[in-house]
Amino acid sequence: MSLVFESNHPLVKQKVAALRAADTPPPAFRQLVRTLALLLGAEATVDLPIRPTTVRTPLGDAPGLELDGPVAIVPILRAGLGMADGLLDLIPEAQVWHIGLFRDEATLKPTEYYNKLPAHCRARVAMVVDPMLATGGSAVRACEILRDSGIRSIKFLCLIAAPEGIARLSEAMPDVPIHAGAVDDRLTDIGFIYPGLGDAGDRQFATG
Ligand SMILES: O=P(O)(O)OC[C@H]1O[C@H](OP(=O)(O)OP(=O)(O)O)[C@H](O)[C@@H]1O
Ligand SMILES: O=c1cc[nH]c(=O)[nH]1
Ligand SMILES: [Mg+2]
Repeated sequence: MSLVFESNHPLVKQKVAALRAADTPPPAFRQLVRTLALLLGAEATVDLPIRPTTVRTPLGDAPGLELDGPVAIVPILRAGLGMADGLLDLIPEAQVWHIGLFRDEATLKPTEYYNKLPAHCRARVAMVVDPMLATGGSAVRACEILRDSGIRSIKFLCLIAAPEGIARLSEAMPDVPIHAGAVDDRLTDIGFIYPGLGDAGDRQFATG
């Protein structure tokens, strides 16, 4: 069974195209990242654990649903921060667990520099967010950190994925679904996604 879900939502496709454009400035880029994360988040949470509840309306009781247990949003710093904002719009009660990883430009391997997971991790589902799934090294490392902390249910959300990253994450974490806004052609010889959008962190935070 394939656990790779490339969105077919027309608004996702339209916004990914705008995100790619080299002349999209950081303020517009950040807004697109946030809205795309919300749209992908809605698609990725159709199986979120819920339980029945009753709410009191001004007229009487109505049946409803509530989340069955905590949800964690796990942004991979720093580019994942903008996606975390969009997911928080969708699930304001979620916890946010930050993991800092940067990719060494020469080796393309992830280096961990920050970890703000709670002392006792308790989440029914943890949603790892990072705009770019390139070699997959950062995504795999983030999922390993969560697994080592006892988290069983993990989802990975990205805006653009390379086939190489999908293959690596699927092999290392076969039970982690991958939700992507687009799946691109390949990696370049310096590890960038082609055609991609460039450096997602620099484009969000105007550091390019
Ligand atoms: O799949 P990979 O080959 O690991 O590459 C993807 C990683 O690279 C980028 O982060 P970067 O290292 O540029 O850090 P930044 O978010 O601080 O810019 C991106 O946001 C991912 O975290
Ligand atoms: O294309 C890429 C690959 C990794 N990280 C990015 O920000 N962009
Ligand atoms: Mg970067």
